[in-house]
Amino acid sequence: MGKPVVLVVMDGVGWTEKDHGNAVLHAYKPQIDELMTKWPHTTIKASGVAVGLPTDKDMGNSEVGHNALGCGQIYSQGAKLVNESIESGKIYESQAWKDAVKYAKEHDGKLHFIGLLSDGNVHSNINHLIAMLKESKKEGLKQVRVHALLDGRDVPETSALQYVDQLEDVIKSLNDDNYHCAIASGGGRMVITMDRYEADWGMVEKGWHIHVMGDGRKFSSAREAIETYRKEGGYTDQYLPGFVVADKDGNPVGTIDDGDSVILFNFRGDRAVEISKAFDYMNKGFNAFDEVKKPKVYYAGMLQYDGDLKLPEHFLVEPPHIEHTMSEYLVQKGVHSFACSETQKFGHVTYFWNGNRSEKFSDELEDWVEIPSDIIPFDKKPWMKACEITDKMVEAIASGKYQFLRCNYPNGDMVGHTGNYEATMIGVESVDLMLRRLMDACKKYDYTLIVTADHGNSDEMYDKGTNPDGSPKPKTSHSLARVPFAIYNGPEGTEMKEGDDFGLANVAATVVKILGYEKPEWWLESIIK
Ligand SMILES: O=C(O)[C@@H](CO)OP(=O)(O)O
Ligand SMILES: [Mn+2]
Ligand SMILES: [Mn+2]
Repeated sequence: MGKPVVLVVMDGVGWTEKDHGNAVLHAYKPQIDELMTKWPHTTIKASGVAVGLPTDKDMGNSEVGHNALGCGQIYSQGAKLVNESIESGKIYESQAWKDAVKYAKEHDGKLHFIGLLSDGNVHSNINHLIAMLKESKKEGLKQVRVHALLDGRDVPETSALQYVDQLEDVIKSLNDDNYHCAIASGGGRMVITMDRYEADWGMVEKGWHIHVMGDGRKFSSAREAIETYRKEGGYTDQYLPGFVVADKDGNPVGTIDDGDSVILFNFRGDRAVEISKAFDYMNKGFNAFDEVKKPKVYYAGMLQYDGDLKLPEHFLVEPPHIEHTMSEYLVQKGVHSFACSETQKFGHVTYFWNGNRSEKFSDELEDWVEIPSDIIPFDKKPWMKACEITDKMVEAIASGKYQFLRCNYPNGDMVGHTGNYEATMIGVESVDLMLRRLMDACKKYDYTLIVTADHGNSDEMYDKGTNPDGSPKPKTSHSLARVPFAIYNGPEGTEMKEGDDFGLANVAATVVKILGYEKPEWWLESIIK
Protein backbone atom coordinates (compact mmCIF):
# COMPACT_ATOMS: atom_id res chain seq x y z
CA MET A 1 0.00 0.00 0.00
CA GLY A 2 1.20 3.50 -0.76
CA LYS A 3 1.56 6.66 1.25
CA PRO A 4 -0.57 9.81 1.33
CA VAL A 5 0.84 12.63 -0.77
CA VAL A 6 1.07 16.41 -0.35
CA LEU A 7 1.89 18.22 -3.58
CA VAL A 8 3.10 21.82 -3.56
CA VAL A 9 3.12 24.03 -6.65
CA MET A 10 5.47 26.97 -6.12
CA ASP A 11 3.94 29.17 -8.79
CA GLY A 12 6.50 30.78 -11.06
CA VAL A 13 9.60 29.27 -9.45
CA GLY A 14 11.87 28.06 -12.24
CA TRP A 15 15.19 26.32 -11.76
CA THR A 16 18.21 27.45 -13.70
CA GLU A 17 21.90 28.12 -13.15
CA LYS A 18 21.71 31.43 -15.04
CA ASP A 19 22.28 33.92 -12.30
CA HIS A 20 21.44 37.29 -13.89
CA GLY A 21 18.34 38.52 -12.06
CA ASN A 22 17.64 35.06 -10.69
CA ALA A 23 15.59 35.69 -7.53
CA VAL A 24 15.35 31.96 -6.87
CA LEU A 25 19.04 31.21 -7.07
CA HIS A 26 19.91 34.21 -4.91
CA ALA A 27 17.16 33.75 -2.34
CA TYR A 28 17.94 32.31 1.09
CA LYS A 29 16.05 29.05 0.76
CA PRO A 30 17.47 26.29 2.95
CA GLN A 31 14.40 24.08 2.53
CA ILE A 32 14.37 24.15 -1.24
CA ASP A 33 18.14 23.63 -1.23
CA GLU A 34 17.72 20.63 1.04
CA LEU A 35 15.01 19.21 -1.21
CA MET A 36 17.08 19.73 -4.33
CA THR A 37 20.21 18.07 -2.89
CA LYS A 38 19.43 15.63 -0.09
CA TRP A 39 16.20 14.09 -1.36
CA PRO A 40 15.35 12.43 -4.68
CA HIS A 41 15.10 15.35 -7.08
CA THR A 42 15.33 16.44 -10.68
CA THR A 43 14.11 19.26 -12.90
CA ILE A 44 11.26 18.88 -15.37
CA LYS A 45 9.96 20.70 -18.45
CA ALA A 46 7.28 23.33 -17.97
CA SER A 47 7.17 25.22 -21.26
CA GLY A 48 6.75 24.74 -25.00
CA VAL A 49 5.47 21.58 -26.64
CA ALA A 50 5.90 19.63 -23.38
CA VAL A 51 2.82 21.47 -22.10
CA GLY A 52 0.89 21.62 -25.40
CA LEU A 53 2.04 25.03 -26.64
CA PRO A 54 2.80 25.72 -30.31
CA THR A 55 6.62 25.81 -30.06
CA ASP A 56 9.47 25.49 -27.60
CA LYS A 57 9.83 29.27 -27.74
CA ASP A 58 6.55 29.59 -25.83
CA MET A 59 7.08 30.10 -22.12
CA GLY A 60 4.91 28.14 -19.75
CA ASN A 61 1.96 29.56 -17.90
CA SER A 62 -0.39 28.59 -15.11
CA GLU A 63 -3.21 27.36 -17.30
CA VAL A 64 -1.21 24.90 -19.36
CA GLY A 65 0.96 24.03 -16.35
CA HIS A 66 -1.89 23.13 -14.03
CA ASN A 67 -3.79 21.41 -16.84
CA ALA A 68 -0.78 19.17 -17.42
CA LEU A 69 -0.20 18.56 -13.70
CA GLY A 70 -3.84 17.72 -13.13
CA CYS A 71 -4.43 15.46 -16.11
CA GLY A 72 -1.13 13.67 -16.66
CA GLN A 73 -1.29 14.22 -20.40
CA ILE A 74 -0.24 16.78 -23.02
CA TYR A 75 -3.15 18.43 -24.79
CA SER A 76 -2.89 20.93 -27.61
CA GLN A 77 -3.74 24.15 -25.84
CA GLY A 78 -5.73 27.26 -26.84
CA ALA A 79 -2.76 29.06 -28.39
CA LYS A 80 -2.16 26.16 -30.75
CA LEU A 81 -5.80 25.33 -31.45
CA VAL A 82 -6.62 28.90 -32.45
CA ASN A 83 -3.56 29.10 -34.72
CA GLU A 84 -4.69 25.95 -36.49
CA SER A 85 -8.29 27.08 -36.76
CA ILE A 86 -7.27 30.40 -38.30
CA GLU A 87 -4.79 28.78 -40.68
CA SER A 88 -7.36 26.31 -41.95
CA GLY A 89 -10.11 28.93 -42.01
CA LYS A 90 -12.27 26.70 -39.83
CA ILE A 91 -12.80 29.51 -37.35
CA TYR A 92 -14.82 31.44 -39.95
CA GLU A 93 -17.08 28.45 -40.51
CA SER A 94 -17.96 28.30 -36.83
CA GLN A 95 -21.55 29.07 -35.95
CA ALA A 96 -20.42 31.77 -33.55
CA TRP A 97 -18.40 33.67 -36.17
CA LYS A 98 -21.24 33.44 -38.68
CA ASP A 99 -23.81 34.53 -36.11
CA ALA A 100 -21.67 37.40 -34.84
CA VAL A 101 -21.28 38.71 -38.39
CA LYS A 102 -24.95 38.17 -39.17
CA TYR A 103 -26.20 39.84 -36.00
CA ALA A 104 -24.17 42.99 -36.53
CA LYS A 105 -25.13 43.17 -40.19
CA GLU A 106 -28.84 42.61 -39.61
CA HIS A 107 -28.93 45.30 -36.95
CA ASP A 108 -26.70 47.70 -38.77
CA GLY A 109 -24.41 47.36 -35.78
CA LYS A 110 -20.71 47.30 -35.11
CA LEU A 111 -18.44 44.31 -34.55
CA HIS A 112 -16.23 44.73 -31.47
CA PHE A 113 -13.10 42.86 -30.52
CA ILE A 114 -12.01 43.00 -26.88
CA GLY A 115 -8.77 41.38 -25.75
CA LEU A 116 -5.18 41.48 -24.68
CA LEU A 117 -3.11 43.26 -27.31
CA SER A 118 0.22 41.44 -27.47
CA ASP A 119 1.90 38.35 -28.80
CA GLY A 120 2.51 36.95 -25.31
CA ASN A 121 0.58 33.82 -26.32
CA VAL A 122 -0.54 33.25 -22.74
CA HIS A 123 -4.02 34.77 -22.98
CA SER A 124 -4.11 35.92 -26.59
CA ASN A 125 -2.17 36.70 -29.72
CA ILE A 126 -2.43 39.95 -31.71
CA ASN A 127 -2.06 37.89 -34.89
CA HIS A 128 -5.42 36.27 -34.20
CA LEU A 129 -7.02 39.70 -33.93
CA ILE A 130 -5.41 40.91 -37.14
CA ALA A 131 -6.57 37.83 -39.05
CA MET A 132 -10.14 38.38 -37.85
CA LEU A 133 -10.08 42.08 -38.74
CA LYS A 134 -9.10 41.18 -42.29
CA GLU A 135 -11.86 38.62 -42.46
CA SER A 136 -14.40 41.07 -41.06
CA LYS A 137 -13.74 43.28 -44.05
CA LYS A 138 -14.20 40.37 -46.44
CA GLU A 139 -17.49 39.63 -44.70
CA GLY A 140 -18.69 43.10 -45.65
CA LEU A 141 -18.92 44.52 -42.17
CA LYS A 142 -18.79 48.28 -42.13
CA GLN A 143 -18.02 49.30 -38.56
CA VAL A 144 -15.45 47.42 -36.50
CA ARG A 145 -13.95 48.46 -33.15
CA VAL A 146 -11.08 47.17 -31.04
CA HIS A 147 -10.92 47.49 -27.25
CA ALA A 148 -7.28 46.96 -26.45
CA LEU A 149 -6.11 45.67 -23.09
CA LEU A 150 -2.45 46.47 -22.61
CA ASP A 151 -0.14 43.69 -21.53
CA GLY A 152 3.37 44.32 -20.18
CA ARG A 153 3.09 41.10 -18.15
CA ASP A 154 3.64 38.42 -20.81
CA VAL A 155 5.79 40.77 -22.92
CA PRO A 156 8.22 43.60 -21.98
CA GLU A 157 6.84 46.03 -19.36
CA THR A 158 6.42 49.01 -21.67
CA SER A 159 5.90 47.48 -25.10
CA ALA A 160 2.28 48.57 -25.63
CA LEU A 161 3.05 51.14 -28.32
CA GLN A 162 4.72 48.51 -30.47
CA TYR A 163 1.44 46.55 -30.60
CA VAL A 164 -0.73 49.65 -30.90
CA ASP A 165 1.35 50.85 -33.85
CA GLN A 166 1.21 47.42 -35.47
CA LEU A 167 -2.55 47.39 -35.10
CA GLU A 168 -3.01 50.99 -36.30
CA ASP A 169 -0.99 50.12 -39.44
CA VAL A 170 -3.27 47.18 -40.19
CA ILE A 171 -6.34 49.31 -39.54
CA LYS A 172 -5.05 52.01 -41.88
CA SER A 173 -4.46 49.50 -44.63
CA LEU A 174 -7.98 48.10 -44.27
CA ASN A 175 -10.02 51.29 -43.88
CA ASP A 176 -11.75 52.65 -46.99
CA ASP A 177 -15.10 54.11 -47.99
CA ASN A 178 -16.96 50.95 -47.00
CA TYR A 179 -15.01 49.73 -44.01
CA HIS A 180 -14.19 51.65 -40.88
CA CYS A 181 -12.19 50.18 -38.06
CA ALA A 182 -10.73 52.00 -35.03
CA ILE A 183 -9.34 51.41 -31.57
CA ALA A 184 -12.18 52.52 -29.31
CA SER A 185 -10.93 52.03 -25.79
CA GLY A 186 -8.42 50.25 -23.61
CA GLY A 187 -6.38 50.15 -20.44
CA GLY A 188 -3.96 48.00 -18.47
CA ARG A 189 -4.87 44.35 -17.98
CA MET A 190 -4.37 44.60 -14.20
CA VAL A 191 -6.68 47.60 -13.95
CA ILE A 192 -9.69 46.84 -16.13
CA THR A 193 -11.64 43.86 -17.44
CA MET A 194 -9.21 40.99 -16.84
CA ASP A 195 -9.77 40.20 -13.16
CA ARG A 196 -9.84 36.52 -12.27
CA TYR A 197 -11.44 34.26 -9.68
CA GLU A 198 -13.59 37.16 -8.47
CA ALA A 199 -10.61 38.73 -6.73
CA ASP A 200 -11.77 42.23 -7.70
CA TRP A 201 -14.99 42.56 -9.71
CA GLY A 202 -14.47 46.31 -9.64
CA MET A 203 -11.90 45.84 -12.41
CA VAL A 204 -14.53 44.34 -14.67
CA GLU A 205 -16.98 47.07 -13.81
CA LYS A 206 -14.36 49.67 -14.76
CA GLY A 207 -13.83 47.83 -18.03
CA TRP A 208 -17.56 47.80 -18.70
CA HIS A 209 -17.71 51.56 -18.27
CA ILE A 210 -14.73 52.05 -20.57
CA HIS A 211 -15.58 49.60 -23.36
CA VAL A 212 -19.37 49.50 -23.33
CA MET A 213 -20.32 52.98 -22.21
CA GLY A 214 -17.38 55.05 -23.39
CA ASP A 215 -17.28 56.39 -19.86
CA GLY A 216 -13.68 57.26 -18.99
CA ARG A 217 -10.95 59.76 -19.68
CA LYS A 218 -10.96 60.68 -23.37
CA PHE A 219 -8.06 60.82 -25.79
CA SER A 220 -7.78 61.24 -29.53
CA SER A 221 -5.92 57.93 -29.91
CA ALA A 222 -4.61 54.97 -27.95
CA ARG A 223 -1.09 56.29 -28.50
CA GLU A 224 -1.98 59.64 -26.99
CA ALA A 225 -3.54 57.91 -23.99
CA ILE A 226 -0.49 55.76 -23.36
CA GLU A 227 1.99 58.59 -23.78
CA THR A 228 -0.02 60.94 -21.58
CA TYR A 229 -0.53 58.47 -18.76
CA ARG A 230 3.11 57.45 -18.86
CA LYS A 231 4.21 61.05 -18.61
CA GLU A 232 1.77 61.85 -15.82
CA GLY A 233 2.09 58.79 -13.68
CA GLY A 234 5.00 56.70 -14.92
CA TYR A 235 2.65 53.77 -15.47
CA THR A 236 3.85 50.53 -16.98
CA ASP A 237 1.50 48.85 -19.42
CA GLN A 238 -0.28 46.38 -17.16
CA TYR A 239 -1.26 49.15 -14.72
CA LEU A 240 -2.16 51.88 -17.23
CA PRO A 241 -5.54 53.46 -16.34
CA GLY A 242 -8.48 52.96 -18.67
CA PHE A 243 -8.99 55.26 -21.65
CA VAL A 244 -11.68 56.00 -24.21
CA VAL A 245 -10.89 57.15 -27.74
CA ALA A 246 -13.12 60.07 -28.74
CA ASP A 247 -13.62 62.19 -31.84
CA LYS A 248 -12.86 65.90 -31.93
CA ASP A 249 -16.24 66.69 -30.43
CA GLY A 250 -15.49 64.44 -27.48
CA ASN A 251 -17.82 61.60 -28.52
CA PRO A 252 -16.52 58.07 -27.95
CA VAL A 253 -15.73 56.45 -31.31
CA GLY A 254 -16.97 53.00 -30.40
CA THR A 255 -19.36 52.36 -27.53
CA ILE A 256 -21.04 48.96 -27.44
CA ASP A 257 -24.69 49.39 -28.31
CA ASP A 258 -27.89 47.45 -29.06
CA GLY A 259 -27.44 45.43 -32.23
CA ASP A 260 -23.65 45.14 -31.97
CA SER A 261 -21.63 41.93 -31.82
CA VAL A 262 -18.74 41.44 -29.41
CA ILE A 263 -15.91 38.92 -29.69
CA LEU A 264 -13.47 38.41 -26.82
CA PHE A 265 -10.31 37.32 -28.58
CA ASN A 266 -8.50 35.96 -25.50
CA PHE A 267 -8.25 32.19 -25.61
CA ARG A 268 -7.32 31.60 -21.96
CA GLY A 269 -10.16 31.27 -19.51
CA ASP A 270 -9.34 32.53 -16.00
CA ARG A 271 -9.29 36.21 -16.86
CA ALA A 272 -12.04 35.86 -19.46
CA VAL A 273 -14.72 34.33 -17.25
CA GLU A 274 -15.93 37.46 -15.43
CA ILE A 275 -16.30 39.70 -18.48
CA SER A 276 -17.99 36.78 -20.26
CA LYS A 277 -20.46 36.42 -17.40
CA ALA A 278 -21.13 40.13 -17.59
CA PHE A 279 -22.01 39.86 -21.29
CA ASP A 280 -23.72 36.47 -21.30
CA TYR A 281 -25.84 36.95 -18.20
CA MET A 282 -26.75 40.60 -18.65
CA ASN A 283 -30.41 41.16 -19.23
CA LYS A 284 -30.83 37.80 -17.47
CA GLY A 285 -30.93 39.09 -13.93
CA PHE A 286 -27.17 39.45 -13.52
CA ASN A 287 -26.31 42.07 -10.95
CA ALA A 288 -22.52 42.20 -10.91
CA PHE A 289 -22.72 45.97 -11.20
CA ASP A 290 -25.54 48.48 -10.95
CA GLU A 291 -26.57 51.46 -12.93
CA VAL A 292 -24.85 50.52 -16.12
CA LYS A 293 -25.98 50.39 -19.69
CA LYS A 294 -26.85 46.84 -20.72
CA PRO A 295 -27.02 46.71 -24.49
CA LYS A 296 -28.51 43.78 -26.41
CA VAL A 297 -25.54 42.26 -28.20
CA TYR A 298 -24.36 38.96 -29.63
CA TYR A 299 -21.36 37.85 -27.55
CA ALA A 300 -18.82 35.15 -28.35
CA GLY A 301 -15.54 34.09 -26.78
CA MET A 302 -12.53 32.81 -28.66
CA LEU A 303 -12.99 29.55 -26.73
CA GLN A 304 -15.49 28.27 -24.25
CA TYR A 305 -13.77 29.18 -21.00
CA ASP A 306 -15.67 27.03 -18.52
CA GLY A 307 -16.85 23.57 -19.49
CA ASP A 308 -19.16 23.22 -16.47
CA LEU A 309 -20.86 26.59 -16.79
CA LYS A 310 -20.83 26.37 -20.59
CA LEU A 311 -19.48 29.90 -20.56
CA PRO A 312 -19.71 31.70 -22.83
CA GLU A 313 -22.57 30.13 -24.69
CA HIS A 314 -21.06 31.05 -28.07
CA PHE A 315 -17.41 30.51 -28.99
CA LEU A 316 -15.27 30.38 -32.11
CA VAL A 317 -12.87 27.52 -31.45
CA GLU A 318 -13.48 24.25 -29.60
CA PRO A 319 -11.39 24.23 -26.41
CA PRO A 320 -9.24 21.22 -25.55
CA HIS A 321 -11.58 18.69 -24.00
CA ILE A 322 -9.44 17.49 -21.15
CA GLU A 323 -10.49 14.02 -20.05
CA HIS A 324 -9.25 11.44 -17.56
CA THR A 325 -8.03 13.96 -15.02
CA MET A 326 -6.35 12.94 -11.79
CA SER A 327 -9.25 14.29 -9.70
CA GLU A 328 -11.74 12.16 -11.58
CA TYR A 329 -9.50 9.11 -11.23
CA LEU A 330 -8.98 9.61 -7.51
CA VAL A 331 -12.71 10.06 -6.98
CA GLN A 332 -13.27 6.72 -8.73
CA LYS A 333 -10.81 5.18 -6.28
CA GLY A 334 -12.62 6.73 -3.33
CA VAL A 335 -9.64 8.90 -2.39
CA HIS A 336 -10.31 12.01 -0.26
CA SER A 337 -8.48 15.03 -1.58
CA PHE A 338 -7.84 18.59 -0.43
CA ALA A 339 -6.92 21.68 -2.47
CA CYS A 340 -5.95 25.09 -1.19
CA SER A 341 -4.61 28.43 -2.36
CA GLU A 342 -5.37 32.10 -2.03
CA THR A 343 -7.82 33.74 -4.44
CA GLN A 344 -5.25 34.71 -7.09
CA LYS A 345 -4.35 31.06 -7.66
CA PHE A 346 -7.35 29.27 -6.19
CA GLY A 347 -8.78 28.47 -9.61
CA HIS A 348 -5.38 27.19 -10.68
CA VAL A 349 -5.49 24.28 -8.20
CA THR A 350 -9.20 23.64 -8.80
CA TYR A 351 -10.51 24.85 -12.17
CA PHE A 352 -7.31 24.55 -14.23
CA TRP A 353 -6.31 21.45 -12.28
CA ASN A 354 -9.53 19.76 -13.31
CA GLY A 355 -9.24 20.60 -17.00
CA ASN A 356 -11.00 23.99 -16.91
CA ARG A 357 -14.04 22.80 -15.00
CA SER A 358 -15.28 24.92 -12.15
CA GLU A 359 -17.13 22.13 -10.36
CA LYS A 360 -15.97 19.22 -8.26
CA PHE A 361 -16.25 15.63 -9.40
CA SER A 362 -17.44 14.68 -5.91
CA ASP A 363 -18.65 16.98 -3.13
CA GLU A 364 -18.14 14.18 -0.68
CA LEU A 365 -14.54 13.34 -1.53
CA GLU A 366 -13.08 16.73 -2.49
CA ASP A 367 -12.55 19.69 -0.17
CA TRP A 368 -11.40 23.06 -1.49
CA VAL A 369 -10.29 25.98 0.66
CA GLU A 370 -9.76 29.49 -0.66
CA ILE A 371 -7.92 32.13 1.37
CA PRO A 372 -9.03 35.61 0.20
CA SER A 373 -6.17 37.47 -1.48
CA ASP A 374 -5.34 41.07 -0.64
CA ILE A 375 -6.07 43.63 -3.33
CA ILE A 376 -2.69 45.36 -3.31
CA PRO A 377 0.43 45.38 -5.47
CA PHE A 378 2.03 42.16 -4.32
CA ASP A 379 5.57 43.55 -4.07
CA LYS A 380 4.25 45.55 -1.10
CA LYS A 381 3.59 42.30 0.78
CA PRO A 382 5.56 39.54 -0.91
CA TRP A 383 4.72 36.91 1.67
CA MET A 384 1.10 37.22 0.54
CA LYS A 385 -1.01 34.49 2.19
CA ALA A 386 1.71 31.81 2.33
CA CYS A 387 1.29 31.47 6.07
CA GLU A 388 -2.52 31.15 5.95
CA ILE A 389 -2.30 28.57 3.16
CA THR A 390 0.19 26.60 5.24
CA ASP A 391 -2.04 26.77 8.31
CA LYS A 392 -4.83 25.13 6.33
CA MET A 393 -2.53 22.55 4.82
CA VAL A 394 -1.02 21.54 8.15
CA GLU A 395 -4.49 21.32 9.67
CA ALA A 396 -5.67 19.14 6.78
CA ILE A 397 -2.60 16.90 7.05
CA ALA A 398 -3.11 16.52 10.81
CA SER A 399 -6.78 15.65 10.34
CA GLY A 400 -5.76 12.40 8.66
CA LYS A 401 -8.82 12.73 6.41
CA TYR A 402 -7.05 13.15 3.08
CA GLN A 403 -4.80 10.89 1.06
CA PHE A 404 -3.98 13.57 -1.52
CA LEU A 405 -3.48 17.25 -0.72
CA ARG A 406 -2.33 20.00 -3.04
CA CYS A 407 -1.68 23.71 -2.73
CA ASN A 408 -0.30 26.57 -4.76
CA TYR A 409 1.93 29.28 -3.33
CA PRO A 410 1.53 32.26 -5.70
CA ASN A 411 4.49 34.31 -4.44
CA GLY A 412 7.21 33.48 -6.98
CA ASP A 413 4.81 34.34 -9.76
CA MET A 414 2.59 37.16 -8.49
CA VAL A 415 5.49 39.08 -6.99
CA GLY A 416 7.64 38.14 -9.99
CA HIS A 417 5.12 39.83 -12.30
CA THR A 418 5.67 43.17 -10.54
CA GLY A 419 9.26 43.19 -11.80
CA ASN A 420 10.55 43.96 -8.30
CA TYR A 421 13.63 41.80 -7.80
CA GLU A 422 14.13 42.30 -4.04
CA ALA A 423 10.46 41.72 -3.27
CA THR A 424 10.43 38.60 -5.42
CA MET A 425 13.35 37.19 -3.51
CA ILE A 426 11.35 37.71 -0.30
CA GLY A 427 8.38 36.01 -1.99
CA VAL A 428 10.48 32.93 -2.72
CA GLU A 429 11.91 33.01 0.80
CA SER A 430 8.41 33.14 2.28
CA VAL A 431 7.47 30.00 0.39
CA ASP A 432 10.69 28.35 1.51
CA LEU A 433 9.97 29.14 5.15
CA MET A 434 6.53 27.61 4.85
CA LEU A 435 7.95 24.46 3.26
CA ARG A 436 9.69 23.74 6.57
CA ARG A 437 6.31 23.57 8.28
CA LEU A 438 4.98 21.24 5.60
CA MET A 439 8.11 19.08 5.76
CA ASP A 440 7.76 18.79 9.52
CA ALA A 441 4.08 17.92 9.29
CA CYS A 442 4.77 15.36 6.58
CA LYS A 443 7.46 13.79 8.69
CA LYS A 444 5.28 13.73 11.80
CA TYR A 445 2.23 12.19 10.11
CA ASP A 446 4.19 10.23 7.52
CA TYR A 447 3.08 11.82 4.27
CA THR A 448 5.18 12.12 1.15
CA LEU A 449 5.77 15.72 0.07
CA ILE A 450 6.29 16.55 -3.60
CA VAL A 451 7.53 20.05 -4.36
CA THR A 452 7.45 21.42 -7.88
CA ALA A 453 6.36 24.48 -9.90
CA ASP A 454 4.15 25.22 -12.90
CA HIS A 455 6.59 27.41 -14.89
CA GLY A 456 9.38 29.89 -14.36
CA ASN A 457 9.16 33.60 -13.62
CA SER A 458 11.08 34.63 -10.48
CA ASP A 459 14.18 32.89 -11.84
CA GLU A 460 14.51 35.61 -14.49
CA MET A 461 13.74 39.08 -13.17
CA TYR A 462 15.98 41.11 -15.51
CA ASP A 463 15.42 41.74 -19.17
CA LYS A 464 18.18 42.19 -21.71
CA GLY A 465 19.86 45.59 -21.70
CA THR A 466 19.86 48.26 -19.01
CA ASN A 467 17.95 51.43 -18.16
CA PRO A 468 19.53 54.76 -19.16
CA ASP A 469 20.93 55.06 -15.60
CA GLY A 470 22.63 51.68 -15.94
CA SER A 471 20.24 49.78 -13.65
CA PRO A 472 18.91 46.44 -14.85
CA LYS A 473 15.65 46.43 -16.78
CA PRO A 474 12.96 44.57 -14.88
CA LYS A 475 11.37 41.58 -16.56
CA THR A 476 7.78 40.88 -15.58
CA SER A 477 6.94 37.84 -17.69
CA HIS A 478 7.31 34.09 -17.22
CA SER A 479 10.46 32.31 -18.31
CA LEU A 480 11.35 29.23 -20.30
CA ALA A 481 13.10 27.62 -17.34
CA ARG A 482 12.64 24.06 -16.22
CA VAL A 483 11.11 23.65 -12.77
CA PRO A 484 12.29 21.83 -9.66
CA PHE A 485 10.82 18.46 -8.75
CA ALA A 486 11.68 16.90 -5.40
CA ILE A 487 10.23 14.12 -3.28
CA TYR A 488 10.54 14.36 0.49
CA ASN A 489 9.80 11.43 2.77
CA GLY A 490 8.81 9.21 -0.14
CA PRO A 491 8.19 5.48 0.16
CA GLU A 492 11.27 3.33 0.86
CA GLY A 493 13.55 3.16 -2.13
CA THR A 494 12.05 6.14 -4.01
CA GLU A 495 14.39 6.84 -6.91
CA MET A 496 14.13 9.11 -9.92
CA LYS A 497 14.31 7.62 -13.39
CA GLU A 498 17.19 8.76 -15.57
CA GLY A 499 16.67 11.32 -18.33
CA ASP A 500 15.69 14.92 -18.80
CA ASP A 501 12.64 14.48 -20.96
CA PHE A 502 10.11 14.47 -18.14
CA GLY A 503 7.67 17.34 -17.84
CA LEU A 504 4.67 18.48 -15.82
CA ALA A 505 2.48 15.86 -17.46
CA ASN A 506 4.56 13.13 -15.82
CA VAL A 507 3.66 14.27 -12.31
CA ALA A 508 0.16 12.77 -12.08
CA ALA A 509 1.43 9.23 -12.64
CA THR A 510 4.14 9.84 -10.04
CA VAL A 511 1.56 10.93 -7.47
CA VAL A 512 -0.73 7.94 -7.94
CA LYS A 513 2.23 5.59 -7.89
CA ILE A 514 3.17 6.86 -4.44
CA LEU A 515 -0.49 6.62 -3.40
CA GLY A 516 -0.28 2.96 -4.40
CA TYR A 517 -2.33 2.96 -7.63
CA GLU A 518 -1.60 2.06 -11.23
CA LYS A 519 -1.66 5.02 -13.56
CA PRO A 520 -4.52 4.97 -16.07
CA GLU A 521 -3.49 4.11 -19.63
CA TRP A 522 -3.89 7.68 -20.96
CA TRP A 523 -1.28 9.24 -18.71
CA LEU A 524 2.40 9.72 -19.32
CA GLU A 525 4.73 7.58 -17.22
CA SER A 526 5.83 8.28 -13.67
CA ILE A 527 9.12 10.05 -12.97
CA ILE A 528 10.09 7.56 -10.27
CA LYS A 529 11.19 3.97 -10.77
O1 LIG B 1 -1.32 36.62 -14.49
C1 LIG B 1 -1.61 35.93 -15.47
O2 LIG B 1 -2.72 35.95 -16.02
C2 LIG B 1 -0.56 35.02 -16.08
C3 LIG B 1 0.33 35.85 -16.95
O3 LIG B 1 -0.36 36.34 -18.04
O4 LIG B 1 0.17 34.38 -15.08
P1 LIG B 1 -0.15 32.86 -14.65
O5 LIG B 1 -0.12 32.02 -15.90
O6 LIG B 1 0.96 32.49 -13.71
O7 LIG B 1 -1.47 32.86 -13.99
MN1 LIG C 1 1.66 30.09 -12.69
MN1 LIG D 1 2.13 34.29 -13.89
